[in-house]
Amino acid sequence: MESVSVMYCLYILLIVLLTVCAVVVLASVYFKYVDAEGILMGKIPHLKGVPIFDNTFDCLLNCEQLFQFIRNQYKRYRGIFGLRGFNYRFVNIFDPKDVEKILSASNFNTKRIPYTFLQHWLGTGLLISNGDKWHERRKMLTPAFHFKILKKFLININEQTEQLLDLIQDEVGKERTELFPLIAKSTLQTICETSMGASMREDIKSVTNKYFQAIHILGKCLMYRLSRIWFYTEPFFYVSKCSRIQRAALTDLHKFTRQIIRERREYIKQNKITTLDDDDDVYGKKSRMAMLDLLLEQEKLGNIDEDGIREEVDTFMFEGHDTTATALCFMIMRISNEPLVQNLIYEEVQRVLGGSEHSPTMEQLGDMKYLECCIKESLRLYPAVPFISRVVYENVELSGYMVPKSTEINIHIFDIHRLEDIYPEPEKFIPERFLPENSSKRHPYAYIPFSAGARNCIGQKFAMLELKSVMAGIIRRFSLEPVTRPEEIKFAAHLVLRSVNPMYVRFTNRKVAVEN
Ligand code: HEM
Repeated sequence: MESVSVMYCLYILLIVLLTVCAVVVLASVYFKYVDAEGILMGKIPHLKGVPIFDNTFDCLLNCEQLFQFIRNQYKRYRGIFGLRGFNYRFVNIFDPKDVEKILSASNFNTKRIPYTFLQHWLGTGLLISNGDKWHERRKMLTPAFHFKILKKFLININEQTEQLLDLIQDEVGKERTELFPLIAKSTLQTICETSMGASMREDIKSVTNKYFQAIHILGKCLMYRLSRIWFYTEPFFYVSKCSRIQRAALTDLHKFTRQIIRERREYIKQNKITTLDDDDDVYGKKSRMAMLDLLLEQEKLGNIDEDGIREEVDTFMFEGHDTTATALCFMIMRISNEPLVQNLIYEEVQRVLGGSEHSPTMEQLGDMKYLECCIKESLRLYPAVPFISRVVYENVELSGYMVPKSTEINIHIFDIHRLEDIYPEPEKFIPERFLPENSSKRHPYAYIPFSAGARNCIGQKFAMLELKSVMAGIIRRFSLEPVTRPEEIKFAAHLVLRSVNPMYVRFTNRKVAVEN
């Protein structure tokens, strides 16, 4: 009797398995040979993959391999190539003309994969939201990055630079200093003290390490999920080990942002601040018209709720510190390997600041044109956001191929910035590429570290200010000596551009170096 029921179970199992296989095969055949979009996709140059599954298993790679995989495919196909698995379609583009077509059109500015995978963390904050919500939030938040506000923020940025310089001073005499931990703490503190108006008391500082760890985990989980299409479906992902790890990391991330919001609410309550006027000085030195204040004010007007504030704080805390930290680390590493460039920056900083010990003003930073070219060149070689994506909801012609609707278009900033016909000897660090006479005729979409079009980076002026203040401060006081070499860098696909191994430099005091 028992063996009959075992047989029966096995029989059912077999039928289920066969049905699943049949569905998989039929779905694959349908999406490739029957579906109009699938047929169009087949005409775009693509990696062959395996029957039925196409490229599903080609991307089962770790973060480093995944980064290299895209570079290899780009070398093979150049202008455009596709990847597919069942009804998921990805078209990778590298031609500035194609990029312009996508980024400049309002009907193509919707985001889907992989941004939706970040929703557990960032909700549908500005980075991820689409349609009316995105429009409203962008309109609401744009004033928080007005020139007048950035001018006020420069005081905090400069203060933070001074604190960073003191920390670097402690590193002088050491064989090498690992850059990321030092720099990321500083940029996180800057975004907290400016846009969030947070005072970074000890209780907040104490959770920052957990915050960094959690972001690292989130980056790995994102890439893990992106490379496994069966995890694109939420319930399948939910039961995975990766999702459990991600949920634990999210607890730390949200704890940190909730603390920032709570602190600001208390500050406003205790100081009985009722109106948040841009020109009002009631905030005192540490808290000028923060972005968070703007959100709290909008909450009173009923334009945003508690969850909405949390998702924007999460978005800006992440975007506002990890990108700038990444940009600074790669730039410091690279400049340490470019002694001539370093000297020219030093000379310019001395010339503009006239040898004074004061922090630079907005105007003085504006006068540091060579430093600006160096930052641009560094962002060319090391774009903190190496790729972005959009989904198209109508067919669009790119590089002579009809890309079907409902396809993700991946724009590889990293490779676009290395196009040889636009940037001869692309791996060389040549800041002069960005002098007006050398760049005015360049295709505007051939250089897009902050993306372009309506959904460009809202914080780009803030970022440039911070990069300039920090780099001018460091080069003014220290000599950078090479430890990590650019050719040793192995990149990894992550939330932002990462180096697989830590990057190091050696700091020495500039004055001492000159006297010797
Ligand atoms: C070197 C530093 C930075 C780089 C390279 C950078 C780059 C980018 C890029 C490429 C995008 C487009 C993303 C996409 O389309 O998926 C973007 C968007 C964004 N960035 Fe930045 N960013 C930097 C600094 C900042 C800072 C300092 C902030 C905030 C203070 C910020 C906030 C944002 C936000 C909120 C968005 C989404 C904008 C939208 O969709 O409307 N970024 N950034």
